[in-house]
Amino acid sequence: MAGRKFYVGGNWKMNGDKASIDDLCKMLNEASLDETTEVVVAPPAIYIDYTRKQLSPKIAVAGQNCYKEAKGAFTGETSATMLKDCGATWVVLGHSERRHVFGESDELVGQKVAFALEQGLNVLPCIGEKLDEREAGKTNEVNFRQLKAIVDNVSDWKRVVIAYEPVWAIGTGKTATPEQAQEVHKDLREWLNTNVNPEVANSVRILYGGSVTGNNCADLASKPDVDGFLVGGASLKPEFVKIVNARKA
Ligand SMILES: O=C(CO)COP(=O)(O)O
Repeated sequence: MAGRKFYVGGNWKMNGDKASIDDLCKMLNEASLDETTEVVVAPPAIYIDYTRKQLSPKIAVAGQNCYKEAKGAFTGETSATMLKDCGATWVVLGHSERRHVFGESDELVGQKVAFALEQGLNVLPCIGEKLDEREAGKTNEVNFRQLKAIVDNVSDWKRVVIAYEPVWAIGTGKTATPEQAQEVHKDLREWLNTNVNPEVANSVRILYGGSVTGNNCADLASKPDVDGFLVGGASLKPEFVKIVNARKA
C-alpha cells in the first residue's frame, strides 16, 4: 500500500478475435471500475490498434512483448516504437512464457526494458521461479537474479511496474497463497531497498500474477506489499471487473 496506486493488468495472451474483443471492450467500457485502480489490458499485438480504438480512454493498452530495436531485419518482431504508434502506452516484458517457451534470457529482457523505456513506453517486466526452483529453496535466488537484469536497465523508475509471477501458478489454477505472495513481494522490496534505494523500494508497484480469480483476489489484495495483479485467463471474463475492484471488496 503506502500510497501506491493499485494496478490491474489483463494479459490476454494469444487469445481473442475481433468479435470477442468487441464484447470484452463493451463489457469493460460499461463496467463500474474503481477509479483508484489503474487498469491496463494487453491484447495480442495485431489487435492493439483495434482494441485501443474502442476501449474507454480510462483503460490503457499494453503490448505483451517487443523487440529491443526500433526497426530493421527482425522478421516477425514488433518494436516498442510500433506499439506506441498503435496506441499502446505499456509493454509487458520477460513474461514467463517468453522466457520459457521462447527462450528469452535475463540479458535480452534487460535490453528490452532499456529500449522500451528509451522509446517512452511504461514497462511491466515479469519475474518468477519455476516449481523445481521453489522446491530447491531457490525462490529468492532466481527472482533476485531476474530482477537485477531488469534493474540494471531502468532509466526512469516512475515508468516501471514489476510483476511477480511464480511459473508454477500460471495457468495452472494453483494460486500462491496470500502469505506466499506477500513473503516474496516483501523480499523483493527489501532487495530493492538494498540494491537500488529506499525511495524506489517504497514507491515501485509489485503485482502478483498466477491464477488470480474473482474468488481469491480480495485476500491477495489485502496484503501490504501486493499492489495489484497481472491476470491471464480471468482477464478474458466478466470476473476481471471484480479483480479490478478487489480493494473495494
Ligand atoms: O501469466 C499470467 C499473467 O501474465 C497469469 O496467467 P493466469 O492468470 O491464466 O494464471
